[in-house]
Amino acid sequence: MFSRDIGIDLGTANVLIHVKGKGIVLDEPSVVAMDRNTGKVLEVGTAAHRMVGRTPGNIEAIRPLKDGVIADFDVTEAMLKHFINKINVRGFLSKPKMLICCPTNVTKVEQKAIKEAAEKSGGKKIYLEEEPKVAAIGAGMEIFQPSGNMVVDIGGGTTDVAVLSMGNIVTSESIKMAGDKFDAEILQYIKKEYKLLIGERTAEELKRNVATVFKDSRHEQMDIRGRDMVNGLPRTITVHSKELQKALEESIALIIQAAKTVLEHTPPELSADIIDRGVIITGGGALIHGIDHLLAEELKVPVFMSEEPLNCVAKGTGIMLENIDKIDRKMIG
Ligand SMILES: Nc1ncnc2c1ncn2[C@@H]1O[C@H](COP(=O)(O)OP(=O)(O)OP(=O)(O)O)[C@@H](O)[C@H]1O
Repeated sequence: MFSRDIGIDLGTANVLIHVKGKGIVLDEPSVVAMDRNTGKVLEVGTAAHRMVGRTPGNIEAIRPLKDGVIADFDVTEAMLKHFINKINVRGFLSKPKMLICCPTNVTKVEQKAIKEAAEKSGGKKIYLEEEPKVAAIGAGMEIFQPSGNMVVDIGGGTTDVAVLSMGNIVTSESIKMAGDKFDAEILQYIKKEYKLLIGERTAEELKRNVATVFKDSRHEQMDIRGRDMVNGLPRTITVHSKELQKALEESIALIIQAAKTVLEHTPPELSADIIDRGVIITGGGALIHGIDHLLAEELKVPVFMSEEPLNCVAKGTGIMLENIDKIDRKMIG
């Protein structure tokens, strides 16, 4: 019977669901709003994200996946179930196969629990897969050939760097430095430099609209508002690209170092392929201005931005599911 298989990118920042034949049907932030007193889930996803930094004392908007690991498993499970139910899996003609991409550092116990949660939500057979591999496939790389492909996947919580050949990871590194840490660095910078407290959302806006990581390549400015740390009153300041480039320098250096380490551990034949084919960057964090130029300069290989960095993993799950019977895979699940 015709079945719509489902791919899920269970990310630190966003959850995306890809349904066979339909494409990406759900794309919502990984946020859950809970009542502190009763522990009851009030809102999930987009509705909960609107509440971040704006909740009264008894309500808490939390990110159950943080820094690339599952910080609160019960809430992650509730969120996963909520999203799967939202796309009405039970209304499908037959139970779908599900391929879930979760953070690189989840434990065996958590993997088992994720599979169980997906099964309870209507999945027939559940597969778990490593994020950089699926991101590479979603970015259009032919990773099943006997040649070297390198991907740098900068998400919200983690950056995964991997060299793949013949369908598997040859060398890789995973560091807890990615898009969300850039926000934290910006927030700290504003605090230190201007004695002004700003919210997470304002920091993210600055990252998207003003920041760059490549020297002298962007010249934007933005007025932002926050609370003065000295007198407690609201205050407006103007922030420029140049200062944010400085503020992000140390964080970006860690990503570059991870990429260099992976290249150093790559067998020479595969290194030669990477010089020819270049490195592909994926993930929402890769949208930070100038990262492609900086990586190309530091790694001395061509660097290409994937077409839709935020959607690569979800798109990759779709491609993998189509070939799941053919692929000789060493899947976690
Ligand atoms: N235009 C943009 N410029 C800079 N950063 C952006 C932009 N758009 C999204 N981001 C950042 O991308 C990050 C989220 O990326 P993504 O959805 O790929 O992460 P994730 O898959 O949920 O995380 P992980 O892979 O760590 O589990 C966030 O930190 C977000 O601020």
